Amino acid sequence: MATAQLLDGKRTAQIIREELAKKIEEHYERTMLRPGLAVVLVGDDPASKIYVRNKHRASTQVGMDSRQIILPAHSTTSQVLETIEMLNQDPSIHGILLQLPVPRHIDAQVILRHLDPRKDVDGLTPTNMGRLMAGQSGLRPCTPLGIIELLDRYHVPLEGQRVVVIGRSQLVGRPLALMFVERNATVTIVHSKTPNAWDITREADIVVAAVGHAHLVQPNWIKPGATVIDVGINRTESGIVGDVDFDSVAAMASRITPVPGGIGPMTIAMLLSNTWQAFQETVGS
Ligand SMILES: NC(=O)C1=CN([C@@H]2O[C@H](COP(=O)(O)OP(=O)(O)OC[C@H]3O[C@@H](n4cnc5c(N)ncnc54)[C@H](OP(=O)(O)O)[C@@H]3O)[C@@H](O)[C@H]2O)C=CC1
Ligand SMILES: Nc1nc(=O)c2c([nH]1)NC[C@@H]1CN(c3ccc(C(=O)N[C@@H](CCC(=O)O)C(=O)O)cc3)C=[N+]21
Repeated sequence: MATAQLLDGKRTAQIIREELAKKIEEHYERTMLRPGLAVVLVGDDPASKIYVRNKHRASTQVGMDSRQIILPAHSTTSQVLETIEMLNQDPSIHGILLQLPVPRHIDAQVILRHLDPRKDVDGLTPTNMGRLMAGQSGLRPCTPLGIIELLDRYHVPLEGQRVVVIGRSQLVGRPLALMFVERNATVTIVHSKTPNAWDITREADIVVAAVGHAHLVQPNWIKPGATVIDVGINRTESGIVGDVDFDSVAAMASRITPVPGGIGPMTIAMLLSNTWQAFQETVGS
């Protein structure tokens, strides 16, 4: 049976990182300035610790100054706010990322409201979400940006295409749907209250799964020849898998992203790219 083309996020992310490293080095030689990224983690969730470490390593590799700030799980919202205020004021920091989720007693929305939108490299402050909603330029959330960037680098057309996004989270599904609309796609969002979601996804030229359920998306969810983007990160006994039943869906699709090696590495590449953008907008090019 025919099998889909692999959209290689790991390799594409590597290319983007090399492009960024060159620009950062060239800028540094002229100005002696480097972009600075601060990643704030509250608590000691093991998966989050790994993500934060990966982000730290990736930013250092491209020549950024990277700072990891790990606050104890029992920190209060106002203690986290103090850290954010300090980073807002710090001229050597151009990007601030609050690793989500935060412990339940902390209000992430309050913290995001206080984050300087110019340093909001995750695109999650009300200001940047509002700009996206209004069709204005601004810092965009990393995972949706990584998805669009990967599709662009593989020359997958978006204009006039039918896109179905599975999931409506603030981090992925909602901003992604708006970004597809911005690119003139026709977009539908399905979620946990959608009956028979497969009847809807089956109409799509591009299906994006951002749910967090291993093997949710089966071949009967997919139109033959569709492009399938798998955002899910699910830990199973056989390692990390996405939301898409990869082998069976790859036989139906024309293009598909793997997990690992798909949208995860693209997300990190876009975090770096957003930090570079935020840096250029403050210090100039
Ligand atoms: N690769 C990467 O870089 C990233 C990966 N992720 C991964 O992507 C996945 C999604 O993340 P995130 O958006 O933050 O998750 P959330 O849990 O915030 O959102 C999940 C969404 O899926 C919907 N949903 C749940 N069950 C179904 C179902 N059976 N059919 C259709 N929709 C359903 C939920 O609906 P409802 O709103 O009704 O509850 C919700 O909108 C996770 O596995 C996460 O680990 C996340 C961020 C980055
Ligand atoms: N404020 C905020 N912004 C985020 O962007 C954010 C977040 N919080 N919270 C958690 C999710 C998850 N996320 C991932 C990033 C990279 C990989 C990644 O690189 N994954 C590798 C595998 C990594 C491994 O092996 O563990 C891959 O898919 O190839 C995965 C998941 C960003 N998130």
